[in-house]
Amino acid sequence: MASQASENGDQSRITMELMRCTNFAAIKHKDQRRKDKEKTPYVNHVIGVAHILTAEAGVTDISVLQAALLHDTVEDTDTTFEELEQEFGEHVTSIVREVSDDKTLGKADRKRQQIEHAPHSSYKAKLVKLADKLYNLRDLKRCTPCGWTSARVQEYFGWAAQVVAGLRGTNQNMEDSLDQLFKEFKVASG
Ligand SMILES: Nc1nc2c(ncn2[C@@H]2O[C@H](COP(=O)(O)OP(=O)(O)O)[C@@H](OP(=O)(O)OP(=O)(O)O)[C@H]2O)c(=O)[nH]1
Repeated sequence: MASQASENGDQSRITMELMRCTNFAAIKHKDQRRKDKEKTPYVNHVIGVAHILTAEAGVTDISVLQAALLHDTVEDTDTTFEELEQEFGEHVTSIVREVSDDKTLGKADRKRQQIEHAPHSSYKAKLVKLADKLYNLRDLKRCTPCGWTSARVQEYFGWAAQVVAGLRGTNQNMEDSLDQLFKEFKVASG
């Protein structure tokens, strides 16, 4: 009886935390759109990344799902790491920190850093990165962002394959899905 009550309490706490993160991300990304011609709300991306983790990767660790929901808030909005720490704690923030690009760097350096940092990331950060890449590559397959040439799409695939090479051995389902996409787009998957 007591253990059932505590299990129900844990479930409620997890549900509330996930909804708090989803709501925070929706507010922070409210003015941001994806680059597709329908201008899809950007928050679809972060919810989609969390959904890949639960539905395809079998992830139930709440800190990973929270980090997935929050993963672009600092990189793409006015959110600071200090704010995330206050709202969601040091652990979730540390995962978001690991998966955030340093926007003070130029694009080429940011892209190079992702390749270099991938193998040294924590297990939880690797899970979020794999889901992020899987979502973005599927989105590229679904439709080409406004202004992108097919060469740019191909270049993104080639770069993503190099990042994924440093994330391998983390989650077989996501890696298999990524390999399928690399095969379709004729990219060496490393
Ligand atoms: N496929 C796709 N991507 C879109 C779309 N709208 C926005 N993006 C974002 O664009 C980024 C990739 O575009 P790039 O030109 O390579 O990078 P940049 O935006 O940083 O300049 C990704 O963000 P990122 O955080 O830099 O992710 P990542 O490149 O580090 O994986 C992705 O989430 C869309 O409609 N389709």
